[in-house]
Amino acid sequence: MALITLRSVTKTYPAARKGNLAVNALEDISLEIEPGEIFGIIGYSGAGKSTLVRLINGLETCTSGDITVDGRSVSGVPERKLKTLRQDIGMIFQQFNLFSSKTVRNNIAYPLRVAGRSRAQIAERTNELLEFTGLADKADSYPEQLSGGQKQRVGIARALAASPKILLADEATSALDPETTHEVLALLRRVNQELGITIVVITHEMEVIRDLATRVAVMDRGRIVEQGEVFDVFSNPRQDSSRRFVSTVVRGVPSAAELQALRSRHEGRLVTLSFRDGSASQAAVFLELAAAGVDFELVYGGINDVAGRAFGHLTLALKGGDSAIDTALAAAGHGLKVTELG
Ligand SMILES: Nc1ncnc2c1ncn2[C@@H]1O[C@H](COP(=O)(O)OP(=O)(O)OP(=O)(O)O)[C@@H](O)[C@H]1O
Repeated sequence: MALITLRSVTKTYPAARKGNLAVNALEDISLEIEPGEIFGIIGYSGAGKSTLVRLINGLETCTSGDITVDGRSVSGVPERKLKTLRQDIGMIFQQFNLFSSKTVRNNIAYPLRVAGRSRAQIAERTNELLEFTGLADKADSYPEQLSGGQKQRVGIARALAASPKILLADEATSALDPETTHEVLALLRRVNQELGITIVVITHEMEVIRDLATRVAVMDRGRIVEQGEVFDVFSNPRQDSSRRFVSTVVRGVPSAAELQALRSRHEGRLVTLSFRDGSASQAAVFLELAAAGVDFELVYGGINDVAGRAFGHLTLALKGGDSAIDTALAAAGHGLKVTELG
């Protein structure tokens, strides 16, 4: 059974003033997040990601539809019943949201104090988490003495303190530089693999989805426009907004402007070969082209590794007789998509 289920969820914010329109922040959202997975939700600003998070942890109620977390309904549940739900969900944020007047140790201990744990229990769990997140030597430091990456590690330790089943990461690496992002993502992978915690990653950065998530939902203006395995969405995005996100990290078919630049530099036919899983088909193309006496040059594109699987888009400039080129491309065939660039 899915750990988090949303069925036909909508959220409408009433008009702020007379004459304004109501805002449909979420429309007909359905998704299932399985226990133990890392599920990514990607969308531009205003797509509805934060609203979705607030609905999942019960901070707001949906206008219609149904949300369950670990088999319990979240929608329309009284506040006192949400307490147990929230213990199952840890959260981390872009701006870390640490208590500046508390040490690292006391930030991590805070949820345990609120939950009324004994001093011994608090000390034991806090020490465990300081070790797990590599912060033991910073236990008595204050947040202002830490780097961004260290602050987010404190955020993660604090979110894990009450042993949640789910970690919601809301733009958790958006304020960090690429190197630090890498470290924090590595820690999140350990949280998932070693502690078995299900992670929901909300982000506008496709790199984060590529490096962390197993499945992804792409949101656009309050709707999920596409969802699936990360490899499938990266290697074959079906919607415009997914394509835009993928193009931020993958060199695919050249854009119109790029094509113009390529045309000015290269003679002959320009063709993009797209392939997934393995390199047999591209090797076959190169052999067929060489055998047909076609001169070819790789002018754009690359090979990507996502979720341990390869795919790529390689644009070639081909010089030779048209029929020789067509025959060679057709012969190489299997598992390969050929796009002729006009
Ligand atoms: N409390 C609110 N009252 C009215 N409208 C809201 C409220 N919260 C969000 N919205 C609107 O709902 C839509 C979705 O906002 P949301 O913050 O969920 O998007 P987001 O994808 O998280 O964007 P960002 O990354 O910028 O936070 C936006 O049009 C926003 O203006």
